[in-house]
Amino acid sequence: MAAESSQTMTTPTDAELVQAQADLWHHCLSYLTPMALRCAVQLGIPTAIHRLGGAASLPDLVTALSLPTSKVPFVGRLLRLLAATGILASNEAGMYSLVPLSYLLVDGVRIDGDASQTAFVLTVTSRHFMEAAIGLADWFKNDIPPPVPSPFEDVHGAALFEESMAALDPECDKLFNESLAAHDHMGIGTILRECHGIFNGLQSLTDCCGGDGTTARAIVKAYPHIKCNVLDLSRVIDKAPRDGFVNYIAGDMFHSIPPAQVVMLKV
Ligand SMILES: C[S@@+](CC[C@H](N)C(=O)[O-])C[C@H]1O[C@@H](n2cnc3c(N)ncnc32)[C@H](O)[C@@H]1O
Repeated sequence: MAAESSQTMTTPTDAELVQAQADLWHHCLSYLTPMALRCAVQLGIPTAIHRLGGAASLPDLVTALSLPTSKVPFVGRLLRLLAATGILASNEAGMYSLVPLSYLLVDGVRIDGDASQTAFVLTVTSRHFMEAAIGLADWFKNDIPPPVPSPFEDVHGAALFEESMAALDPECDKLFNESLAAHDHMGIGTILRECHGIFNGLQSLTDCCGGDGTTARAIVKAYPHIKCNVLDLSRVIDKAPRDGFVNYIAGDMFHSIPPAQVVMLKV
């Protein structure tokens, strides 16, 4: 049987082998793209380009970022990788400029609230996330009785956005929460501008897992007649700003969801 199945395997051609090796390299080394993005955020490259008027040369950036001149060639390679992967744009004159993606990484720029997504980049490329990913094979092999911990919990003994994470590493917990807020606060402005028809005729809405209520408050500000509930876990609701726009309810959606004409689940 084994012999039969091995006969059905065709040996790759030379062209396929060359392509396979290129593809393998691509897959193995593609982690360098998020690492370069993380490096760009940590160095403040998008913010520096923005402050230099939206476009900058390699020497401009090295000066603006106060990097040692010995690193100029390496900064050049970093910028070329960022441009090749669409994180920056570049032209033949050697100028690097922002694209919408890198605009989201400029400090202090606000679009509909919290635009900067730097916390998100630093979170998902953090040591904690990387270690969870590297431990994936061990996680699959470990036969742990339910409830099965996530790979993150398995490696760190702490869960994202829970007190265990704050106890393990308060600084990272703060960053992870900033990242969640940055993610949550983006998008509703666009939805209200581009898809306003979906709210027509609506009288009541429950934003299920509504976080700190930013999304629901934006809806109520645009449509003041809509009665809005925001359901989230008590540890989130307890910290939510109270301004009278929406009705906050602490609870677990798997137990009950406050009734309304429409239930929204935005992740
Ligand atoms: C990615 S955030 C989305 C927040 C919000 N919907 C938004 O887009 O702005 C996910 C939210 O789900 C909440 N959550 C997770 N499990 C929940 C549950 N069982 N019941 C209610 N909320 C929950 C979390 O506390 C968190 O605030």
